[in-house]
Amino acid sequence: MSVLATLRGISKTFANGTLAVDGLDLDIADGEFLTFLGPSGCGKSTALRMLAGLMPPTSGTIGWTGGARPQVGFVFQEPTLMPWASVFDNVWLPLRLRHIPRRDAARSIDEALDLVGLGAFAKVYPRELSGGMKMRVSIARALVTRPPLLLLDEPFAALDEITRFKLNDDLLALKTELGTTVGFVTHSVFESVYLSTRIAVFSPRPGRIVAGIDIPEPLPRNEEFRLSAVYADHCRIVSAALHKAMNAPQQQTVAQ
Ligand SMILES: Nc1ncnc2c1ncn2[C@@H]1O[C@H](COP(=O)(O)OP(=O)(O)OP(=O)(O)O)[C@@H](O)[C@H]1O
Repeated sequence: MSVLATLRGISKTFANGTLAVDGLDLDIADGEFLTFLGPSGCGKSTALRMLAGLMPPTSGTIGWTGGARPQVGFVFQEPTLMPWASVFDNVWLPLRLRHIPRRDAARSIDEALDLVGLGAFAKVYPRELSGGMKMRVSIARALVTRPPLLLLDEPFAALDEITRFKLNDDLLALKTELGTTVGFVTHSVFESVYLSTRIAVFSPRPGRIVAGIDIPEPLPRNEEFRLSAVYADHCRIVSAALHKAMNAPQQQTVAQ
């Protein structure tokens, strides 16, 4: 696989002195499903946001094959839909921001809604949707420009388990169909193993990558995989790496 992005020495110190991420070195391969796994507050979201270009690193470099950052679709933990706009118009937003008229955008919007199984809900308003459906709209909005890189920041954390499992499957199906490279943030070992081709395990803040674990099982995956001994084995290995990271000596977390 070719390399899509090269992160070298990426650190982030916030204005209040909090050192959130410290010296990330990472190569992201084209087409992989890479998950940042770590305890709450360890800097996973900060790392993802820097990757997306939503905030600059304090130091370090992010290099992109091809020279510039490709188009990125970003999915937040909350669906962040506009309540006054229909599902269709919510998904239109990234195209509208590029001055693409509604009529010209219609085909892309319909396709994105079909991809997430909401083709029949274009005219509905967010208040009429379940939490899982709102998240699907949010994913459709991120995909409507067909970005080669899709980044999701704990998108399913607020959903019930059945809905989360369904969305896990749908995300893997989408990823496989579109060939998108995916960056995903979670603190669930089980979710990370189910979804990922590779897991970057973070230490507690300041976030550093302390282990990179490949999950070389083919995508997409299914319930059979979730119940398999192979899945359980991977979960044990990842869980042990996370525990080791948690018990490592803490760094100084606030710059003096
Ligand atoms: N804008 C900010 N200003 C100051 N500190 C911040 C800011 N954003 C995040 N932090 C701090 O940086 C640290 C890392 O936050 P981040 O959200 O990246 O962690 P996380 O691993 O994604 O956590 P969670 O899983 O709880 O979302 C936390 O201590 C957080 O309080």
